[in-house]
Amino acid sequence: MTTEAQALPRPGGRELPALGGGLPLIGHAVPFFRDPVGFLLRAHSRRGEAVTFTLPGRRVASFCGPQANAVVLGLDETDVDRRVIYEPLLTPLVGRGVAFDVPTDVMVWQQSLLLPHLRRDALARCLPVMVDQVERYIAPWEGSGTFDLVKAMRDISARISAHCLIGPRFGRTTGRELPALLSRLEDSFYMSFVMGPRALVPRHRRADRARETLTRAIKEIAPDDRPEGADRSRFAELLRAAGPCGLSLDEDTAAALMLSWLFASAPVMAHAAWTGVLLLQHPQWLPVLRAEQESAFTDYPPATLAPLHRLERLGHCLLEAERLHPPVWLLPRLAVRDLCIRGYRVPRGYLVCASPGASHRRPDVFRDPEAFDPDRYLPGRAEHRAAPYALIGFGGGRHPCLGPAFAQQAIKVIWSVLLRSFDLELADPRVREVRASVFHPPRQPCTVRYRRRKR
Ligand code: HEM
Repeated sequence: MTTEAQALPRPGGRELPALGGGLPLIGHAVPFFRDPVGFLLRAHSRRGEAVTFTLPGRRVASFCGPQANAVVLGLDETDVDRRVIYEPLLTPLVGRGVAFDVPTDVMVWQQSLLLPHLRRDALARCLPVMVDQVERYIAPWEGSGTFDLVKAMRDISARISAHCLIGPRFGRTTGRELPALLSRLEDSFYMSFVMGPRALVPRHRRADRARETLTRAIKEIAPDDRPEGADRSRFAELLRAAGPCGLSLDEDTAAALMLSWLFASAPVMAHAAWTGVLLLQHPQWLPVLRAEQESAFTDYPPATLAPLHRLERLGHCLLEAERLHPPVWLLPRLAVRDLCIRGYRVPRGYLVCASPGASHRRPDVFRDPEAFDPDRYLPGRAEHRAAPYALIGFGGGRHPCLGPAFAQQAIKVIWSVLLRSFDLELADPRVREVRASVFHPPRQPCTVRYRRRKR
């Protein structure tokens, strides 16, 4: 895939097909923010793989489909800037001195400090912790009853991230309030995306308080919070780490970095929730998944990652949830020079976007794209592999997500434990998504009836 060759150094190419119908000043803001993925789908089905439209203060060049995704996600810093997009959204949430608030080499170094916690050996150590967190969460549930699926996924995924990324004491201490605090950060992120970070809205003030609470908790707890078997706490490791040109982290920056890890893992909630909704909307899959578990788990709880990797059909259901409901549904960058992408001229200053949400529903890539069909990932069909960059729920190219293995392991554990423990049924199978939100989770109430299974 010659992505650089396609983003030509000397721009040329055709005019981007324009979407008509925008209003003065606000352009297409109303239909875009009302239903962004639906808007992009309609725009691309009318105009093809490239289309331009207007949002307040910005022209957008939107691209859709595997070939276009490959080019957009392959663009480098001489072509596009991600910092101007993400920095104003993220810094107010996690604090200064981390992520897009520092030069690229420092950001890369800071990201390298997360990597040891996402490696296979670390994930294997996390496995019993993840199982334990789900088991503890469901322990008080009676023989039968109801629960809200979105709340449960928010609670469980936040606890898993807290325990596995920061430490057990932090997980135990903040477990109850963490989901609400993270959701305040998400709300503010979304509001910044729509109205800008400087808008005087209560959601930003609530997020400021949430950030202060979380940072204080990290600084109070994390320094002594030693994961089992470790010599030191992760916080202590961060303070000892040596970066480029003798850089190191002080306590405030180390706390901000840890908070950025927690926020990065926040989309696990929406992915886990949609996986559950889709499974319960298609209950014919439940016996298949339970049978797969029976043969994969010779021991329970599993002692190694191997049985989890044998849960291939559950893995296909996760891929289908990623395809139909990618929590990160837009990947925006700002063109810093005139570009030519897939033969289209993209002027400097345009927002260049790849859209997992729209790309994943292309009928030329995924057969019957609106249908939940985990069989599409079976060897022989493997629609997601027919072209690279067909499935981009975790991004790709120059800046892929660092956490797919962590996220998929957590979600496999959550749904393995729930399916093993309960018969489950959606109270109302018609579940819609929350579009006025950052990760588009299922709308609440999302009530599930449960009955404990006999083991
Ligand atoms: C279902 C869960 C997740 C989804 C859907 C997701 C999705 C994504 C996507 C699409 C990107 C690329 C953004 C872009 O290109 O502009 C990204 C970046 C990133 N993700 Fe995730 N993510 C998830 C979980 C996690 C977890 C658990 C972690 C780590 C604890 C993580 C860490 C990161 C980091 C550090 C980046 C930035 C990479 C870079 O800029 O080089 N993510 N994620």
